[in-house]
Amino acid sequence: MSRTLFRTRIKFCGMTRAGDVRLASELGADAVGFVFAEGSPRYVHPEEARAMRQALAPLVDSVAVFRDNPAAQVREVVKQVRPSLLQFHGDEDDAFCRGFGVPYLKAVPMGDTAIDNAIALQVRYPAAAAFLFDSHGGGAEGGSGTTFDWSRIPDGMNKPVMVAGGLSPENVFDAVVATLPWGVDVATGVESAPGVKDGERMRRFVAEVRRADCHVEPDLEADRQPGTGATRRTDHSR
Ligand SMILES: O=C(O)c1ccccc1N[C@@H]1O[C@H](COP(=O)(O)O)[C@@H](O)[C@H]1O
Repeated sequence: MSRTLFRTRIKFCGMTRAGDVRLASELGADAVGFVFAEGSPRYVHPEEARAMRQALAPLVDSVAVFRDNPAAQVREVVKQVRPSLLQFHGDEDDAFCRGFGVPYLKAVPMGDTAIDNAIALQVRYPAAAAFLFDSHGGGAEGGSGTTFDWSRIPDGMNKPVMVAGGLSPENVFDAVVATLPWGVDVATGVESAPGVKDGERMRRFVAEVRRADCHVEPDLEADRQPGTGATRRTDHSR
């Protein structure tokens, strides 16, 4: 089976302008993210996100990003914005994350020295729709624009794996080829200032992901599992 049949999903995060939301959709992004984490330079009010959501093209997901927000705030966002996915970047547990009736992504802090192994993560977050490995933790915030050592992503994940943290048009090709993720997520690397997306960098980011999707490395080809959407990082046999 040709690797070109696999498409790495792309999420552009930290939208603050409706025009950027529309452009992301037109460039072929699979999802855009609205950040509700207190203190983020990309923070938006639920009302602003609700308005921006109108700019989303059909078949593009909206993701609401939180970091240890109170449940009442998450509920308010779910009610106002109607996101297709929630993304949790803090110490939220599975019961909290799944308590809003919306599928969720759990961000895993790769800035921490003690990273859970695949089994421990999946036992801790059994309801997670996917795991997003990011460079936060160890004193670093989400949306920091810094990378981590991609080889530290644990093997044996049976849920889709997303990679984030310091991705950019300059390094996303290498990230995709190295990790074969379900998806990639970027904020800083496609911006001219926090929350202000740069259209040309978004376009180049998408082009680099597509270039990586078409890149064939013979020793990795066999790791793709037709029919499951699974990759080397996603072991559905467990
Ligand atoms: O973008 C933010 O400001 C943010 C704040 C709090 C939690 C998560 C945040 N964004 C997420 O951070 C990663 C990596 O971002 P970057 O590309 O390194 O800037 C990504 O998953 C965003 O969704």
